[in-house]
Amino acid sequence: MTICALIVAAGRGTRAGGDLPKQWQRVAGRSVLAHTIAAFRAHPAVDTIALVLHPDDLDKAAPFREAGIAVAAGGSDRAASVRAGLALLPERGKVLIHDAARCCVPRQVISEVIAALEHHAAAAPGLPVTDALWQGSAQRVTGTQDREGLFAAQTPQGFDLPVIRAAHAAYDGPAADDVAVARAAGIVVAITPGDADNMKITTPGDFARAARILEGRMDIRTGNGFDVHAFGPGDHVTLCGLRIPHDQGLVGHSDADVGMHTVTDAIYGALAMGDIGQHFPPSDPQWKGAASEVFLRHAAGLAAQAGFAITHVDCTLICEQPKIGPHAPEMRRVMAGLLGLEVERVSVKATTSERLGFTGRGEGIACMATATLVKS
Ligand SMILES: Nc1ccn([C@@H]2O[C@H](COP(=O)(O)OP(=O)(O)OP(=O)(O)O)[C@@H](O)[C@H]2O)c(=O)n1
Ligand SMILES: C[C@](O)(CO)[C@H](O)COP(=O)(O)O
Repeated sequence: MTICALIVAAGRGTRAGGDLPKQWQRVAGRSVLAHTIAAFRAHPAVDTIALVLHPDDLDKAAPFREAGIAVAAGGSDRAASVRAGLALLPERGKVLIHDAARCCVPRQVISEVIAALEHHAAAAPGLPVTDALWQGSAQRVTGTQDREGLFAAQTPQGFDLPVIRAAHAAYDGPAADDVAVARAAGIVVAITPGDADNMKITTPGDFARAARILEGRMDIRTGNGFDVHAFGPGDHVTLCGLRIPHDQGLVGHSDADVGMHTVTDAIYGALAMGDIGQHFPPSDPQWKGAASEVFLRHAAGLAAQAGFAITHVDCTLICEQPKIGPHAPEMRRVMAGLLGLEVERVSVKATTSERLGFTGRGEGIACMATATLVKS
């Protein structure tokens, strides 16, 4: 069964305030939206992610698209945004429709919805109301409300894709959520366990609460990598994915991209999952001449499978020649694209070794790198 996550992020967050709509504000080191996407990327059962952005935010869509996330422009209310997102998804399968603003969604909440979809066409998390409920007006209690059978509605709300598409097609006007749309079409919706941590950032005080939840769960890892390749005959070197004309080449089993190998090893290091030689043995002929992006993608894939988001990479090339500075911006862009990161999170810099040692004598290029991975 194909499971798609549809994240709606096209609201303006007027109640939350701030200089930017709430999904773009930073909490615990990343944007609210980045946390939300990471939660679904890290879930092993989720196959694809689609995202709905406000039309004014489409200039921010490129890094998501480069990371394989389809992006649509949202509508004037949540239901319209959901409809725009549904149009991106395959005809069949299941969809988990989720608010970008629920950036602390626990893995278990997602898993329970997915499990319920094996037996139901629609399922959504609800948190039983435990506080007493009042009616009030002008700061006075004017009545009480029985809490029996009341739930606070959460997302992700899960559906059979054809079922929710038909329900939205038949629905007119705004809706609080997709459960309301489904119920209007007569669909029975199962309630799965919600979680108090699955709060929606709605008002300014919610940012601090989300930060406390996310920081309390965070597993932050750093890994380092180091690699050396010797110069040999050739007319170019490949560094951090760029082919750079040079009067020598680099010797190696693959394309000898010492920069990308080092970043790859830094990611494996942060995961404590061995090194590049273990995953891609030089004795294996299939990697002869391989483009090193294969290795970097593999390491990034392992990080995602283990529930980690790569949040930063810093790579230092050590050589006298070629000069790296003019190429560094493009190297950053290439590696950021492969890792699904904003370019601001990828650093490529260089140093000489003051003509000392093997790099100083121009016998080869060395590289060191650090990668930071975060699981929240
Ligand atoms: N036209 C809209 C309105 C809302 N949403 C999304 O629906 C989710 C839940 O909505 P809400 O918390 O109400 O967000 P906003 O509409 O942004 O907030 P506000 O009502 O305070 O402006 C959010 O992730 C929001 O981005 C959307 O995609 N398109
Ligand atoms: C979908 C939802 O998150 C369920 O709780 C909610 O209805 C959307 O936000 P709003 O605050 O009701 O606009």
